[in-house]
Amino acid sequence: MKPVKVGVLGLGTVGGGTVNVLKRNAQEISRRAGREIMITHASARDLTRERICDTQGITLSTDPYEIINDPEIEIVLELMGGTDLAKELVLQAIANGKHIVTANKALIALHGNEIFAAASKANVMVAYEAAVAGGIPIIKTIREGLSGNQVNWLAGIINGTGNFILTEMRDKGRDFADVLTEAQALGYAEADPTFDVEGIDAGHKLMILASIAFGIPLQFENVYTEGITKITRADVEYAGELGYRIKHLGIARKTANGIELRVHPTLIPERRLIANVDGVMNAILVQADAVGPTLYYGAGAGSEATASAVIADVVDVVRALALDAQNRVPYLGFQESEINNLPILAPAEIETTYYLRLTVEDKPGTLADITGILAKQNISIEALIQKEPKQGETRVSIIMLTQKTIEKEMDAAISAIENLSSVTGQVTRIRLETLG
Ligand SMILES: NC(=O)C1=CN([C@@H]2O[C@H](COP(=O)(O)OP(=O)(O)OC[C@H]3O[C@@H](n4cnc5c(N)ncnc54)[C@H](O)[C@@H]3O)[C@@H](O)[C@H]2O)C=CC1
Ligand SMILES: N[C@@H](CC=O)C(=O)O
Ligand code: NA
Repeated sequence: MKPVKVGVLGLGTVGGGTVNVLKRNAQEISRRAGREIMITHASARDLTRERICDTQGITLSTDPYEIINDPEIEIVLELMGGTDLAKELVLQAIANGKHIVTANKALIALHGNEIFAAASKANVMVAYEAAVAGGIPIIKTIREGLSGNQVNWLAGIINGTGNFILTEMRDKGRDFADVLTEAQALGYAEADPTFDVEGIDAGHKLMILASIAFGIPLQFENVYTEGITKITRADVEYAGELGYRIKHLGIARKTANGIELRVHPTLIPERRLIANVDGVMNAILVQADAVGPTLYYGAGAGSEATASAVIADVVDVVRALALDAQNRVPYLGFQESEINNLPILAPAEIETTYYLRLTVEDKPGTLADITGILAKQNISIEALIQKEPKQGETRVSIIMLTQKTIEKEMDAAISAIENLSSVTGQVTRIRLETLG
């Protein structure tokens, strides 16, 4: 059989890694796919830039349209990032009858519904394993490996950059900005790193996971996102004293009232395996009715780890070329006619427990005022630590863990507490999940 010709859009961290791994493992990969896979063309913005891969034998261009309009190319790898040009190119490539493999979670989370519809119409495949948790085969696992289950909830560390920052801050006491710079140099971070540290990237990935877990349309606008920029070393230490780790989690849960979709820093008991997932590693805990809890762990970012997922998708596409569209795995794991728009819970209705940290004047009555406000909102305290004032200071930190409460009750309590004259600055609030 003649080789499958592949064109690559974007030759950076992921594109370069894909070229390297495809070259190194060419024989093994074609033995698995049943055909030789050849990258014949690649496009990048600046052809003079030094590359991490050897581009010998690949025709390079600054014009991505040369690739998507080339009649010889069967599969296009979109490894550029961004949502405007990437969307335009992907839709045009689909219209030209090309199959797509992408690592672009923003593209799928924001425009996946439209892209999948266009691909169905054109009878081509769109694969996106690398878009969620890098090298971990989580899309394949949920869409195929868990297809006999009802997924109840999933919770994941799904941003490598954020987890790397939190780990280095905790273990080595390093500064946030300094670790972020290192994550960028290592190729982990997004082109705009605020996507990593403000929870947007994790939100994109969570949306994709929730869609394939519950059979709901992609709707990123309904994901609650909060980043890690407000986490201080003090919070990390106090959480440790209480037996918890702070992790940036994406959580999707089916409740009687709707689906929770939320990304935020979360206290997790340190005995949980997922609490011990450190550095750039990602992990996703999936609770499903038949199999129970399963945990998937691996590199969430990085050149070759992500290339591993890109190439697995290419192999899947090559294998499936022999099948008709009806016999392929559906884009979101559920048959297209079975995607249901279930209600998504508003953040104010979410029920969880909380870690609170406040700075207060060390004077009689302050604690009573605070606990009185919490009681008024039906919030019970599970644990409380009051730190001794440092020498020469009159202010102290109070750290509390609450029992389960509805977010809007907590919002009201926090505003009332912040209005007390004895309380300084804002109350730090971090949600807590036992994940049991
Ligand atoms: N770096 C990582 O560890 C991971 C990245 N991803 C995703 O993979 C995609 C690529 O990421 P990286 O390789 O890290 O980015 P990168 O910045 O290292 O490489 C991007 C490449 O695309 C080209 N490019 C970007 N915009 C272009 C434009 N407008 N016109 C022509 N060429 C353009 C650049 O010249 C460069 O060659 C993104 O969607 C990212 O979210 C997914 C999983 C892991
Ligand atoms: N910037 C992302 C890259 C992988 O998706 C991350 O840090 O996880
Ligand atoms: Na993956």
